[in-house]
Amino acid sequence: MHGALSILPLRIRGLGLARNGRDLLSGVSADLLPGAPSVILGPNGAGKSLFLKLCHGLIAPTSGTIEWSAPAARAHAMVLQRPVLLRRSGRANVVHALALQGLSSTERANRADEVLERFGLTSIAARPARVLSGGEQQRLAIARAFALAPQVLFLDEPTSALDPGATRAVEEMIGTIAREGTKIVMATHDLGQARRLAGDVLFFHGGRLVEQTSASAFFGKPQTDEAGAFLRGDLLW
Ligand SMILES: Nc1ncnc2c1ncn2[C@@H]1O[C@H](COP(=O)(O)OP(=O)(O)OP(=O)(O)O)[C@@H](O)[C@H]1O
Repeated sequence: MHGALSILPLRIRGLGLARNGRDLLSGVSADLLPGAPSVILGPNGAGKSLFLKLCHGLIAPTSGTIEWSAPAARAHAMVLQRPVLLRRSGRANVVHALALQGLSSTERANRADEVLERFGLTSIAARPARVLSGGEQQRLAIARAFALAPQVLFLDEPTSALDPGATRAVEEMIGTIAREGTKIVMATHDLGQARRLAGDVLFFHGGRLVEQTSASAFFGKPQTDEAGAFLRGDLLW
């Protein structure tokens, strides 16, 4: 699917972000490798969203480095926790994103239709995106990002506001995208979801990366007291 050089691994070293004299993230070093989804876990305020935004380049770090293995412009995409959809139809949202990538109008139309059909979104394609349900909006936003054929897709709590049925639909979509070779890096509060999807886990607490390990090791035998407390529901902040 991806003819270009692989942009992975992503090497993150000593990453820090300070605002108003406060360290929001500090000393984060990690490698993101190809393979099953990397899931970012941690309590509220741990720095999960900031980490994703730094990796995607939406904000610049105060310290440290983020190095892709190959030129990565346009090779990674991100869906925000509350996706921003344009005031036009679902299909037009996808077509617009493809236009920004320079595809011809025929290519845009074909790719948009293919992706919408692929994810069972044809029935909502003609409806105004902004009046779709939360679950439909989230699926549309993920489809729009996927249409750009990213090598890496960052997702920030994609199911945080969704009911169980919509959550399942989004998870199925994520599973399909991952199996097709796009690396998913996602934050979630849903531990069941993390167990279902994660290849490895990055556990954040207080702006620090406390553990990065395989999902089976993390859920089977967390290495730190903080991760253990988090999994028991005892770590609030
Ligand atoms: N632009 C900003 N300026 C100052 N502080 C910020 C800014 N953005 C985030 N923060 C703070 O940084 C910390 C980490 O925020 P972040 O959104 O990454 O947490 P999170 O782990 O995603 O939390 P949640 O699970 O609640 O979404 C929080 O204390 C937040 O208030």
